[in-house]
Amino acid sequence: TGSTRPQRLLRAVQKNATQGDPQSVINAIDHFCRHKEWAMNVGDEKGSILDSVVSEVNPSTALELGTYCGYSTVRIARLLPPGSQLITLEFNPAYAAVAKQVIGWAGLQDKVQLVEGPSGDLIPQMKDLFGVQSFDFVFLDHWKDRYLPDAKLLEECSLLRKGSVLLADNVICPGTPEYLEYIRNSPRYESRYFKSHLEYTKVEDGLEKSVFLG
Ligand SMILES: O=C(NC/C=C/[C@H]1O[C@@H](n2ccc(=O)cc2)[C@H](O)[C@@H]1O)c1cc([N+](=O)[O-])cc(O)c1O
Ligand SMILES: [Mg+2]
Repeated sequence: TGSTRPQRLLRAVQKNATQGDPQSVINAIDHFCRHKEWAMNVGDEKGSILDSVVSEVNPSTALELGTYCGYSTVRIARLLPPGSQLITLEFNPAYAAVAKQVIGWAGLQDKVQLVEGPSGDLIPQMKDLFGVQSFDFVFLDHWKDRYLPDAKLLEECSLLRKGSVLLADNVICPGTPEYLEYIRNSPRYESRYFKSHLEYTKVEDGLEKSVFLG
């Protein structure tokens, strides 16, 4: 029984990145995925867009749906102001185990709460589990057919406030048509598409940024 791709990605981080240096962790993963094995991280090109939106929002409370190996978790957490928290939801225990170590290697464990389980069950528990009133920023990068139900669930649980920003990965590839249709036509959101490319490829993809209007 050999290693898994996430385990090989983690080994590349431990070999090539400096502990406590988030940028070196990001660079190590991007190098591994570009030159060794592709993996479904948001990547460097879309990652720069993610960085600019996170910096603009400067969130006190942030939520990530879909941790995977923790690449975007590190990208987001490294930009958070002191005292702020990123909660990241991961369904697969093996992925969560790798992500925990990647986040730890970057030295960002104090800013991140990694929670294992399905988003549909966990989102309604955010207030009770973490005393969250609302999220300033949400990054959607999990199962593409969960983007829409989870956006609606965030609304229903009053976890969004006027000005909360949703940023969705992969709205072109693999695509999230139902989510796009809803969010672009809802009077409760102001949306904008950031054209880019699927991580580590020349295929078109992009991020949809949607501001909740309350
Ligand atoms: O399929 C994609 N992403 C699905 C991600 C799913 C992740 O979200 C977690 N989760 C966490 C909580 C849940 O409730 C459910 C799943 C899963 O355990 C997994 O870690 C994808 C695919 C491509 N692609 O090119 O094919 C490119 C991308 O950038 C992608 O994001
Ligand atoms: Mg993605």
